[in-house]
Amino acid sequence: MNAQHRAEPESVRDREIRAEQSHLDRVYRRLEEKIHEAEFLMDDAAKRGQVGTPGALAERDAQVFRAGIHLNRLNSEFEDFLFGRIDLLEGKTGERGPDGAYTSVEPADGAVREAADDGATDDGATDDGAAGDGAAGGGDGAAGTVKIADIAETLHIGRLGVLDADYTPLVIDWRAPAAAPFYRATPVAPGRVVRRRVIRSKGRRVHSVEDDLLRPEITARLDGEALAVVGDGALMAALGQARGHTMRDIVASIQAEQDEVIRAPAASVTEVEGGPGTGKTAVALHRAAYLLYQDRRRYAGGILIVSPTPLLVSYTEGVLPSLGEEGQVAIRALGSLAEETAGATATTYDEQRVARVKGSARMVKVLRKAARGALDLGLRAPVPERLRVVAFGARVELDATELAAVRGQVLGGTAPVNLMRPRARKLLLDAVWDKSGARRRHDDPELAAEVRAGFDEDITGEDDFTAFLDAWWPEVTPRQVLGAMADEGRLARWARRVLRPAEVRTLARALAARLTPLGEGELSVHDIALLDELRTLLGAPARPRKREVDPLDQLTGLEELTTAADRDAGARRERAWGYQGGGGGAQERTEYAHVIVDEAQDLTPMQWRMVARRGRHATWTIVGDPAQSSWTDPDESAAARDEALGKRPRRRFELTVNYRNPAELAVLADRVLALAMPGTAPPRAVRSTGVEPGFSVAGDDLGASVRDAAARLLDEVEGTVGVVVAMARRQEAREWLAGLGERVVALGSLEAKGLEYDASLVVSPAQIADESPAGLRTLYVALTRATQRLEVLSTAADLPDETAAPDLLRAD
Ligand SMILES: Nc1ncnc2c1ncn2[C@@H]1O[C@H](COP(=O)(O)OP(=O)(O)OP(=O)(O)O)[C@@H](O)[C@H]1O
Repeated sequence: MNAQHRAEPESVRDREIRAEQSHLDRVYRRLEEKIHEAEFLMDDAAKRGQVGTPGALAERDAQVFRAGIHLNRLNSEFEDFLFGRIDLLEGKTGERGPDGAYTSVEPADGAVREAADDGATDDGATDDGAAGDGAAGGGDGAAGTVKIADIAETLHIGRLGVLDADYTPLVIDWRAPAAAPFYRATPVAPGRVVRRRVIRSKGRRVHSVEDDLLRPEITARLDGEALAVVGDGALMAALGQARGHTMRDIVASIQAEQDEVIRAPAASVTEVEGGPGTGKTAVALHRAAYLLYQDRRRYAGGILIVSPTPLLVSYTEGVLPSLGEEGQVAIRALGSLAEETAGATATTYDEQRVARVKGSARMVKVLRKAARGALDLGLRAPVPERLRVVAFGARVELDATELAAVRGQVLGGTAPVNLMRPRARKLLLDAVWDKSGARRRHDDPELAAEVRAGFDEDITGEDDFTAFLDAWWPEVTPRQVLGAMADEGRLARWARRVLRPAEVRTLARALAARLTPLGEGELSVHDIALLDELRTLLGAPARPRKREVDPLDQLTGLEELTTAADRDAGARRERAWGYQGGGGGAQERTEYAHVIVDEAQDLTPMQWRMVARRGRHATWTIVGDPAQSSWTDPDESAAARDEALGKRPRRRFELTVNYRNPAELAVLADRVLALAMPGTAPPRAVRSTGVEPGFSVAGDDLGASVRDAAARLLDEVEGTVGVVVAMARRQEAREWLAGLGERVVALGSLEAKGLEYDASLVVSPAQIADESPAGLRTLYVALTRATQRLEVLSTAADLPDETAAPDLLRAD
């Protein structure tokens, strides 16, 4: 920007804020008009009673009602309903899209002109030296000439679209095609965008504006005045803000490479890789909102986001409501994906060596045997050794060998075990029929069939037979099978040639430590995938299917309002069904139209199978970072992922910029990355704070040292502090921090996944790294959580040098 174009800072900034305020006022006036229209319609409908069909009137009432709710939300919930603006050059074609905006991306040939620089190209704005504020233009063209252009179109971008009475767009929905240049334009490829502005408002009041100038070489004019430029850009302002315990949406500052992922076509599989802090989780959430906008009919209520931990679920679940999509997306932790079967959400973690066995794809074979073997265990009642019935006045008996033959015949089928019960009943009756000699007595097939029908009725009518069947082919539950696997000898039989003896022992002991022989007790996160597999092997109880309602089928004249109002209706409906993220209701949906997997690198093979069952006909978005994987056998996991996705084509994206960690902290993490995944390129950190990470060595009382260090960090930052310890220490750590307040939390290293804090304290890197074969990758996660400050506390095991830097993090 040219110095001589600078304006008096207050006046430029204030003038621009005033201009945006008047636009926002206009938007709210328009919304109020719509609500008055809605109220009038409601009144009118009530007065006129029988005009139109009753159904149409009821529908109109419903829409009017929804419009009312919508305005309430606009007033109360959205902090920055209107958050962006782009000023555009004239486009190549004169075509307009459905939202009233011109569609062309490239400027018209004559949009930028060359003119003699006679000093009259600016409005006499004066240079006052204020950083960042001023007017655009005055380029670096040849001496004596400047490039000038007129702004042909100004678009305001917001959370929802609003059209004026004459159908000119007052606000464009951030997901509409016309809003894409707001996110995509860069100084290298600006397209038609001259200035991008982020507007910050609260309620109905505009507080500030931040501009990025994308074509600084042009002297641009808007309504005959030089285009003003305020601030140093919105991204840095957003990144520097203190963090709370919940994630914010990034709708005002989505970057171009992120936007490409968000707007990628829904079809098949979209895979996104990127290092820590590159916005993978943010992008995944915004993509869900985008898909809903694109195809509400298909996706309303039908998007599942799978998250590794309940902590990450509660951290992220506010983002979609802030984007106006409350209740349309189910966000579930891996431990609560099978709530119906498990009866609860699992939050307990197994030791790594136990998790490795439970998560392995080899468990499928073990579970298959266990599901069938459990029939023989007499879980509810002893398994009868003989069947005695009275047929044609005589006693008929099947002995143990004959019963075993029937059982073998039934199990020859592939149906789930519980669903084989009717077949078991049928083959038992066949066996009794044969044994009774009746088959030989009736040559005439028609007569034989009739006699047989009567025979079946007689036998199955006997209480004894029903009692026998209940005991001999009991309905087995997934929990019972899991409980049965806690017996080491039995498990060894079921796992023969699949698990090693040491693995059998590890698994049996871990199960026995928590579960009764009937499977009652607390489940671990990894047990959930086993239960889900068992439910498939045993057979799921029949459930009613949900009928989808498409809100957009009901549109009439309230087009730009009903979209969000319908979301409200949808949210209420979803709540009634118990779909709302995090919690979970009895009517859990089991198949989704789109499945988004966050932190995909961490799914075990068994978890991939569990997730795949929920997206058999779905399209997918998968985000992750192999360098942060805590799973020990990446190849096995990759194979399970390939199996889950089948032959669907894959579209791959990479995110390369780290928006979370300042460069000073990223350098340290990159050293661990080089050890954990040699050759992997780290993401580029965009910020620098000038504050280096701190190192210290714990005294004899580790707890006191942790507490002191955490207290220091609490003084240094405004927002949150995360203290990351090895999993084995997480309970202790909570006690160490007791009483320090809500801004600080203690986390086991695996729980830190995806979260972020203003400051983080990493306790004993060596202990974290030694906890599992994937420990270095887990340490990499721990070191990449902070947005401002990072402190590393070493113990003797860390071999700290004289600067207190632990061996693992030294530069050499
Ligand atoms: N375009 C953006 N504008 C503003 N903030 C952003 C942007 N992109 C990412 N961020 C912020 O950067 C931080 C990291 O984002 P996010 O948690 O989505 O990264 P991630 O790739 O999922 O990280 P990890 O791999 O560590 O889980 C968040 O605070 C997010 O809001």
